[in-house]
Amino acid sequence: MQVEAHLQKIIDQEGKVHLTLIDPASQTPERAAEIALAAVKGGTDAIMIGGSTGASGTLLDETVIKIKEKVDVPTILFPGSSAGLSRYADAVFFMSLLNSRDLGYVITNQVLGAPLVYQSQIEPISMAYLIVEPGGTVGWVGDAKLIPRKKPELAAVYALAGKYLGMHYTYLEAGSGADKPINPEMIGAVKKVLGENKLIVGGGIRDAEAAKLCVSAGADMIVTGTVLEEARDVTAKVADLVSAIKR
Ligand SMILES: CC(C)=CCC/C(C)=C/CC/C(C)=C/CC/C(C)=C/COP(=O)(O)OP(=O)(O)O
Ligand SMILES: O=P(O)(O)OC[C@@H](O)CO
Ligand SMILES: [Mg+2]
Repeated sequence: MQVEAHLQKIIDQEGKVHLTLIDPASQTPERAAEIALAAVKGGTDAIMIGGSTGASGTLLDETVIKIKEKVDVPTILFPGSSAGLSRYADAVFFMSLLNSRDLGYVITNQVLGAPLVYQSQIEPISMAYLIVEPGGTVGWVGDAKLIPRKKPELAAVYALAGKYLGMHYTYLEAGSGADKPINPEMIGAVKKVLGENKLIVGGGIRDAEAAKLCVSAGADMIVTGTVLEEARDVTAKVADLVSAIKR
């Protein structure tokens, strides 16, 4: 419970959490560690490590190791498959893509990955992963039956089912690089049924205004990946996002 408890403490004390997503396939492990350090200086709370393609093996392990050498915040795996696990990370979003048509993303990758989590010190954080239009690469790879943007009630019933199945977190995903983030109506409808369970929102969040809209609507945590990969000054960009969401 260490990482999950740590994030809960931040929510209790500061209201909201900012997560930085680093894709091991996008840069060298050394550069990934520099980005992570810059993000921590800007006030990010944890580093998520994963990608829908190519985030596995030595590249993944090296990326986790280098990041851990540079920063003290938790490292949380965000695996695209059982190959997205690394024994060097602190925790893993142990997620099921509830709206996938492919059983592989609902349960089989989790079964194949479970022994490594059992044998290592990685903390599993149970999570319902829901992909909403447009869904991006992850929607395609995960064979998701995309939740329409204008159907918040569909997202809410998926989230409720995830909660009743015992999942602690729900992640509403618009897809990496989405043209718009998840809308406030959907975030509000999902948070309403989740109650104290945690809601993560990601995909297409590019600026402080968008981040603020998401948390005001009910997101407990926001994830940014693409804007930080593209930022010239990662520390300043993260600081801007963080100041918009924390109380
Ligand atoms: C819990 C275990 C062992 C596996 C879970 C397996 C599941 C459910 C995967 C869901 C589908 C999937 C492909 C998820 C990938 C998550 C992810 C890292 C997405 C975003 O990464 P980016 O790197 O920003 O996106 P691109 O790769 O599209 O650039
Ligand atoms: O790259 P962005 O658009 O920030 O999306 C982050 C995350 O939700 C992708 O899984
Ligand atoms: Mg990527």
